[in-house]
Amino acid sequence: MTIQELPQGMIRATSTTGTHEGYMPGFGNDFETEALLDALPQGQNSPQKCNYGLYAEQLSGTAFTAPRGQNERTWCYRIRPSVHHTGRFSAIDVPYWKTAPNVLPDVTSLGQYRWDPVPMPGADEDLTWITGMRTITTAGDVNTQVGMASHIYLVTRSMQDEYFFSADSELLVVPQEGRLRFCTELGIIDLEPKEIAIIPRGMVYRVEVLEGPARGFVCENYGQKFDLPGRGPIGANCLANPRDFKCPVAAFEDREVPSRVVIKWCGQFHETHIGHSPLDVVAWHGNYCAYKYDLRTYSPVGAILFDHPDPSIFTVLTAPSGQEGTANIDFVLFRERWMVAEHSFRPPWYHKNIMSELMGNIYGIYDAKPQGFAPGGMSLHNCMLPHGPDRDAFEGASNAELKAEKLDNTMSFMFETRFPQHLTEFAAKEAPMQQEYIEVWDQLEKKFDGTPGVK
Ligand SMILES: O=C(O)Cc1cc(O)ccc1O
Ligand SMILES: [Fe+2]
Repeated sequence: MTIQELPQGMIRATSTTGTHEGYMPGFGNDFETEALLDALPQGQNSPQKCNYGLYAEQLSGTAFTAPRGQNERTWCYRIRPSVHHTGRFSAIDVPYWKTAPNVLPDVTSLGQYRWDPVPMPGADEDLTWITGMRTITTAGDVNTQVGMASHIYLVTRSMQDEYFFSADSELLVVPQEGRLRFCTELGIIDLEPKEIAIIPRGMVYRVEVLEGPARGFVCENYGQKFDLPGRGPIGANCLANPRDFKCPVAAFEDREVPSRVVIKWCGQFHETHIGHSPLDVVAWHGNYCAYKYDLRTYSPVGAILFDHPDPSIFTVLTAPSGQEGTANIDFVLFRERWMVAEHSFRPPWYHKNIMSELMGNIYGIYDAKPQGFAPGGMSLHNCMLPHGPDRDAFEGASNAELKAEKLDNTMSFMFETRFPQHLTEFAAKEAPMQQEYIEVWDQLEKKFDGTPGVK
C-alpha cells in the first residue's frame, strides 16, 4: 500500500517484513514501531524531552503489578497527551448497544434460539460502527469486569471526524460481509470475512467502510483479555499459531478539525468534543495493541481414529475467568476439516452444557444443522439447555458410510461463556428469530427396542 492510499493523510511506518506490509507478526510480542525516524526513544520510556516535541504516555491494559506473563502496556509517543482527547462528557443514547446486567422481565432467555441473518441495511440507512451495533445477548456484569456481550454490527457509513473507545471491554470482531478499516491509535487494521480483529479496552479508533454495507459479529469481553489457549500434549504447534497474529505498524494523523469522541463506560455512552484527531501516536512500543488474525491459518486438530472430541479442541482464543479451565469466553472455530473417525457418530453429540453457547455462521453449512443455520445467522444454546444435531443430521450421520470425508466450505464459530446469556429486546422482538427452531428435534424417532438380544 502506498502512502497516498492512507485515510485522511495518515502517515504510517514502513513495515520491516515485506510479506506483512503494514503489520508486525506475533501474538503478545513486545513490538516497537515509528512512523517518523527516531520518534521512538531508545533505552528509556520517559526522556526529559521526546524527539519532535512528542508527549510520552503509557496505556496500561493490565494492573501495573500483573504477573509478567500477563502484564500488558504500551508506551505511546504522541502529538498531544490523551488529556487533550477528552473534555466534558455528555450522555448520549445508543439504544441498540446494551451492556450486562440487562435482564429484562418480559424477555425469556431460557431456551434454545436461532435467528436468520439480520437483514443487510439498505444504502440509505445511516449506520456507523456505533449506531449500527445490535446487541443480541449479555452475560455477567460490566461493573465487576466479568462476562460478555454478543452483537451483530451493520455498518453503511464511515465515522467522519468521529472516534470511539470502550473502557468496558475488549472487542473481538468477526466480519461476515463487507470490509472495514480500523484506524486505531496504534495503526491501521483492514479487516474482511475469514479474518478477526481484537480491539483492546481503552484504545481509541475510527471505523471506515472499505466495502459496504458490512455485517458481522462482535464479542465484547468485559473480563480478562483473550489469550492463546495452552496446547497441552498437542505441543508447540497447530491450532492458532502465534506468528499468524498481526499487529499494525504505527500510523498517525495531524488533523486539526472539530471532532467527536464517543466513550462507552460502565454501559453508558458519552460524547466529548475536541479540535483535532486523537489518532496522533507517531511511535510506540509495547505489548498492548490491536491485532488481526486470518482464520484460514487456523490448523484444526481432531479425532483421527474414533469419537468426537469436545469443541474446546477448536479454541482459537480464550479469555480466562480466574477459575482455571473455566473461561469467561472461549472463541471456538468450526472450519474446513477432514472427518475420518471410524465406527463413530461424527457430528456433535447431544448434550447439555454449563457454559452457554452463542454460535454464528460465517459461511457454508454447519454439520449439526444442515438446514436453517444460514451464513449471517446465529443460534443460542443457553446454560444447561439440551441441544444437538437436527433430525436430518442425526439420520444422515447414523447411516453414512464412514469413509474419509472433507467438510468443505464451512466456517462457523462459537462464543462460549461460563455465564448464562440474556437476550436483549432486539434479539427477542426485532431480530428475525426462528419461532419454530426447537421443532428441528421433533422428528427424532424413538428407536428403542428393549427386547433382550435386539441391538
Ligand atoms: O452445540 C454445538 O453445535 C457446538 C458444539 C460442537 C461440537 O463439535 C461439540 C459440542 C458442541 O457444543
Ligand atoms: Fe453445544
